[in-house]
Amino acid sequence: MKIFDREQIYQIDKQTIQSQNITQDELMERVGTRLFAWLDEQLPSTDQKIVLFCGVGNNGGDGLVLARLLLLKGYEVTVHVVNFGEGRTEGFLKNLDRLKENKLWPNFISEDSDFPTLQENEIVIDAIFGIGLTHSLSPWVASLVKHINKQAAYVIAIDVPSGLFLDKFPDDDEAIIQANFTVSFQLYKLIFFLPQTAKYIGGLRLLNIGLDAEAIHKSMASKFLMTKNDVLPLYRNRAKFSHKGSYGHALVVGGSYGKIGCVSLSSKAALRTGVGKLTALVPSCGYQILQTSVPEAMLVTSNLENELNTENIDFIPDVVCFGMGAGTGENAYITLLNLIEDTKNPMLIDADGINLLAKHPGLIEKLPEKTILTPHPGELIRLLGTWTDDFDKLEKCKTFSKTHKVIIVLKGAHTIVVAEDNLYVNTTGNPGMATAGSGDVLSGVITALLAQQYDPLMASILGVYLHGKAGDLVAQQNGYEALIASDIIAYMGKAFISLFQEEQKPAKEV
Ligand SMILES: NC(=O)C1=CN([C@@H]2O[C@H](COP(=O)(O)OP(=O)(O)OC[C@H]3O[C@@H](n4cnc5c(N)ncnc54)[C@H](O)[C@@H]3O)[C@@H](O)[C@H]2O)[C@@H](O)CC1
Ligand SMILES: [K+]
Repeated sequence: MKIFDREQIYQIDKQTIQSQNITQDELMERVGTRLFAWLDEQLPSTDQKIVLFCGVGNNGGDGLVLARLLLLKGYEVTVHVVNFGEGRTEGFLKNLDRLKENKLWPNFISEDSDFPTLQENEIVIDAIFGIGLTHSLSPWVASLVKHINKQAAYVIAIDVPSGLFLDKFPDDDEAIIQANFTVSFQLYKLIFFLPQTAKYIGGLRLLNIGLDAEAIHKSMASKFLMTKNDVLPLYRNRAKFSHKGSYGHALVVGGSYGKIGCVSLSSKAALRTGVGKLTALVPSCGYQILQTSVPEAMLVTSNLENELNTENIDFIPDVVCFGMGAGTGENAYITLLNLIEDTKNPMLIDADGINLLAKHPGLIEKLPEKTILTPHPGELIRLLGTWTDDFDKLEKCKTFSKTHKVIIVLKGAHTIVVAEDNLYVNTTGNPGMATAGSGDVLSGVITALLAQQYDPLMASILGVYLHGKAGDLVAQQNGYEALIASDIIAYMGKAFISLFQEEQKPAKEV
């Protein structure tokens, strides 16, 4: 599913108006009507008090249509116009008149006005700014936003919480409406998924507003939300007359004294994701642990007790996964260097492997093209340096990906796969997966897909999706707290099967 930028959304709105031969006013009426239908359905009775804060642009216009329809249905409605500028849109003005025709006189708030106190039992609708916000809120509007945030009332933001930009994070992180719920229109926005901005969204609902399908189809995107429908076509069938040699031989390299379990987790995860053959390389101290914990794996040990080297490797693997628990000492470095020099196929580099790349940047130049890096935020900082906000972080990842021809799997609540200029935002996973070993499992999953000759980008996207889905299926059974990394491995099979199962549809669709 495509994620669009502001200009693209405006363009799609415009093309919808043209192709459906409607006016901007009619589109706004349609938007307001869908908003009303949705809200009306959520509320038990028309006794509910609803307080709307409407800006003077089209987001405010949407709010005014909603206010009128709520009023006509018998809700107790108060409207505050946040009079932040001169540029009142036609949509705002027309709907202001219609509201007045229905005998509702809004209260105009401007710089010197008192802000209204809100009651706990009121619902606040934030229609101050939508996607049109381009610069910081003026001081009094920022104060109003902070005032609303301090109140106990439940806040529903229209389209986006006011104060959030679509492409940068505001300087003042308190001058953003903290919504309990956001109702947006048909198209996902990147801010719904970034750690820094998503916390202002609350619950999320997208309403279908009948935008022109062809305009959406034709509009080029560089950001994608990866739902089940998007990843399903990536899956490749296993052939009836195949054998283990058909599904690749992966080499998982890592571990040190006290950190052998991570290699065991990656190896098991790879086996549960369909790799044909798997060999683990660990320091000698890991011999018994690996052989006992993963009998399906073959094992090569280094000839050092507690550290890695490649002395005993006597085969050419199809794919190498390096990093978990490997340490960042000289032996780990030489091991990684040797592996990179002996490998032509894309690799997967995780954890200490990424720390080693940061420590020895010369290694980065040697990486096979389309190698996959799976950093968590701390490792990413070591690799890229710091960033100013989540948008800057993504720009830095894109630049790194383009410069070094690698894929970055940016792990988080919504893991994002960065491939040159494109971003693929994952939709599965849950907070229960914030647990030791979860990342090792992901490395194993993606490695297994690489070994099965999935293209590295497809392996990353599908791997991230399946890993998150397995975690979701565990959480459905066991909750978040009890979830451990081994559970994710155990549910990989169910995650694959779920790709082919019908999704349960919500009872009602507005
Ligand atoms: N274009 C359309 O046909 C549709 C627009 N819709 C609504 O329209 C919204 C976008 O409307 P607008 O483009 O009018 O923008 P907004 O209503 O988000 O903002 C209003 C205007 O404020 C100005 N502005 C930006 N930053 C400011 C600041 N810090 N202080 C003061 N003024 C500032 C900008 O000129 C902006 O256009 C969407 O979020 C959505 O709610 C929907 O009705 C769907 C259809
Ligand atoms: K808003």
